[in-house]
Parts: sequence; C-alpha cells; structure tokens
Amino acid sequence: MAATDRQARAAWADAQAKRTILPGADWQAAAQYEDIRYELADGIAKITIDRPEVRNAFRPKTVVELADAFERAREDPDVGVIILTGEGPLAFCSGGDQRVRGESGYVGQEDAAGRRGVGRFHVTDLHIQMRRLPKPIVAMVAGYAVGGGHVLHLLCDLTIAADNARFGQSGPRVGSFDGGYGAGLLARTIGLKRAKEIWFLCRQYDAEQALRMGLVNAVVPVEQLEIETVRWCREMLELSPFALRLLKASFNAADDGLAGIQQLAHDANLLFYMSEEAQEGRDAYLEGRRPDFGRFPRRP
Ligand SMILES: CC(C)(COP(=O)(O)OP(=O)(O)OC[C@H]1O[C@@H](n2cnc3c(N)ncnc32)[C@H](O)[C@@H]1OP(=O)(O)O)[C@@H](O)C(=O)NCCC(=O)NCCSC(=O)c1cc(O)c2ccccc2c1O
Repeated sequence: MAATDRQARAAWADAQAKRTILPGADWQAAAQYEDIRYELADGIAKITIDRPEVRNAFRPKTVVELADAFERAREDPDVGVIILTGEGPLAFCSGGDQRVRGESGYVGQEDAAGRRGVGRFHVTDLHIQMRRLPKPIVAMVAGYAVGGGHVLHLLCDLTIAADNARFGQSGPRVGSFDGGYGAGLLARTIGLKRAKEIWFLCRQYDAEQALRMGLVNAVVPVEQLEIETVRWCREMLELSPFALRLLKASFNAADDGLAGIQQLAHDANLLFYMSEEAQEGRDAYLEGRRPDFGRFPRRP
C-alpha cells in the first residue's frame, strides 16, 4: 500500500474511532442491496458502492443495483440531491470488475436456472440514466477513481475530492476504452488535448492536478470529505428544484443531441401542462366539447 493510502486509511480510522470527525449527516439505511448501500438524510440520498475489497469495482449486479437506487432517489419527492461514493478511503470506484469480464463484455451471475447470461456493458444504460436524472448528482471521491469509475465521477454533475483522490483512465492498459461519455464528456469538461492525454497515456492525476484541470470542484482533507460534500448538497437544497432540473437538462442538451432536446422539450411540456391553456384542451376532450382556446393570448 502506498504511503498516501496508509495515511488516508489511518486518518479515516482515527477520525471514526475518536468521532472527532462526524459524518456529514445522520444517514438512515433506506433500502437493502448486496453490492451497494442506499441511505437518506435531510433530503439527500447517498449511494455507496460497497466492494472495498476490489477498490469498489463494479460487476453487473452492482450496476443493476445502482440503477435501481438512482431510480428510487429520482422517484422520492423528499430527495433533492444525490451523492455517489465508494466505501472507504481507498477508492471511489476502480471500474469494471475484471474478474467477471468475459469474451464479450461483463458477465452476470448465474440465475436460478443456472444460466450466466450473455456478456454486455451494463453501464451503458446507467450513464444515460445519470444524465437524465433531473436532480443534481455529486461524486464524493476518496482514493482512486479510475477506468469506468472515473467515467462515473465524470457523469456526476459535481465532484468533491479528498486530498488522497487519484484520477485516471486505464482502458488502453487493460484492453478497453470508453469512446462514449468517457471520452466525449471528458473532452467537454477539460478540453480535447488533456482528455486525449488522459486516455492515450493512462497516467494518474492527484486531486490538486484534477482541480487545476477543472475535473473536480473542490479538494478537502479526506476526513472532511463527507462534511464538505453534504454542505454543497445543502446549499443546492436551498434553491429552486425546478430551476436546478432545467439547468441540468440545459447543460446536457447540446451534447446529448435529440435526446437532450427531448428532455428540455418535455420539461417545457411539464410546465405547459400546469397552464390553464393546456388544461382547457384536456377538459374539453373529457367533456366532449370543442376547446375554447380563444381566451388565451397569441403571444408576440
Ligand atoms: C484501482 C487501483 C489503481 C488500486 O491500486 P492499489 O495498489 O491501491 O490496489 P490493488 O491493485 O492491490 O487492488 C486491491 C484489490 O482490488 C482488486 N481490484 C482492483 N481493481 C479491480 C478491478 N477493476 N477489477 C477487479 N479487481 C480489482 C485487485 O485485484 C486487488 O485484489 P487482491 O485479491 O489482489 O487483493 C488498481 O487496483 C487498478 O489499477 N485496478 C484496475 C483498474 C482498471 O483497469 N479497471 C478497469 C478499466 S475498464 C472499465 O472499467 C470499463 C468498464 C465498463 O463497464 C465499460 C463499458 C463500456 C466501455 C468501456 C468500459 C470500460 O473501459
């Protein structure tokens, strides 16, 4: 284990033992999963990849559970912001679990009938889901965010990094690459030359370098990571949820093409449905009469 990791683990254990560093919130478990944890506190959902023995690498089951947890947070009207993190101080996520990488993608566990399923990339849909989710997602990164784990932090709307965080793409080293959001969104975030450097050389970057590149929003001592992340979440919770929803959709619209425009357009539709004009159309249909749109202005 590297010296910085030893220090981080020691600081974490020390903080937890002495309770001088309190968790950022009074988390309550709100669902049962095998590979992840789902906790709630004060309008924040915290989703933790809980596989520290493999630096929080994800297997297909992990991704299926993450998708379920994000959907749960989306549907919960009490949740305004979501934190995505990894268990422990050593890793946010180390990407796809290479032990279950098959001949064609990642292979799930056996089902009741003993079938193992066909290999595929389960994260593809998760990436889209995170882009689509109309609430801010904050990556809380201690330790490594590499490979597919780096792409997950990139897909989060904000990233708060601990001072022991390390970022990088490892695909070309292990015979993989993510030419979707992994490359495109990285280039959008930090510029094309830097993005190509990260992918073409597979180096790792510390938290301060990541901050300078614009890859993360803030760097804090590892023992203050959760407190600071929750502080950012609470600030967002003070603001208009619909404004944040529309801002997220607006930031993503151009890069997501027609799917991005669709999301903004349907949000406009959602607002339109709240108007008397739209409700006149519905009421007229239900009452079997011609709609009277004449009383609504033809706006210049
Ligand atoms: C993350 C590390 C840099 C950490 O190094 P460290 O020295 O701290 O720890 P160890 O290397 O000793 O690891 C401890 C323990 O964990 C196991 N482990 C770590 N990462 C993984 C992993 N990804 N899969 C399986 N197991 C892992 C490690 O073997 C050790 O086990 P022991 O039994 O020996 O204790 C370093 O671990 C590291 O570099 N890890 C690999 C990072 C990596 O290459 N990830 C995969 C990249 S490819 C990817 O993620 C990917 C996924 C997708 O779903 C895609 C979908 C579509 C397109 C592309 C995709 C894609 O590229």
